[in-house]
Amino acid sequence: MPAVVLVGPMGAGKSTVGALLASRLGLALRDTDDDIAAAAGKSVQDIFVDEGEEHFRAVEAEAVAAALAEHDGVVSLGGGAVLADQTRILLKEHTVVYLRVGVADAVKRVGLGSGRPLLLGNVRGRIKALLEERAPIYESVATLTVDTDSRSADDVAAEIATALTTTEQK
Ligand SMILES: Nc1ncnc2c1ncn2[C@@H]1O[C@H](COP(=O)(O)OP(=O)(O)OP(=O)(O)O)[C@@H](O)[C@H]1O
Ligand SMILES: O=C(O)C1=C[C@@H](O)[C@@H](O)[C@H](O)C1
Ligand SMILES: [Mg+2]
Repeated sequence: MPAVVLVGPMGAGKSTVGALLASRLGLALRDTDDDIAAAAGKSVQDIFVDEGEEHFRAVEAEAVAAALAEHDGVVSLGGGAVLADQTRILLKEHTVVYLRVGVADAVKRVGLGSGRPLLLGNVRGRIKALLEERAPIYESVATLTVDTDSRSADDVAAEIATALTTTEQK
């Protein structure tokens, strides 16, 4: 079972904090976006363009199930992984950290010229809508919420590492 699963929107820092946290804990990181891209032989962005979001979500649900079943380290999920019923049910058995981020920091981090498929056209507006729509879903699956605004990724990783080693986990 993973030591911890990171969830949150694009720009929350799941991949970046995940790598720093894994290194602090002496564990490996598994990032489901990377698993999906490696299996498909193309980027997540290209999968969205070529096969569409519905196909991506189906592949993502299976990639998440595999990572949760197989990986003993840190697992970073894609920003929309929690939209799948199956994933939310599986997450009930896990230690799940929600990396919270506000609109301003998320926009700065993903960049206004973001190539992320769901942000095309209007990065700030799309991020604001996604954060509002999804915040209750992230909160519902999280066992711990960590605010990342105006903090370095390493500071966030340190807080999570301390929380994991000082509280009883699932
Ligand atoms: N706490 C932070 N402070 C400043 N920059 C950060 C922080 N966390 C991440 N970043 C930067 O923000 C960008 C996005 O981070 P990252 O790719 O880790 O986000 P993500 O949550 O994995 O997003 P996605 O859902 O798109 O995979 C990266 O350039 C990263 O270096
Ligand atoms: O928030 C989202 O829906 C996404 C986040 C990324 O991690 C990728 O999984 C993809 O760009 C979709
Ligand atoms: Mg990521």
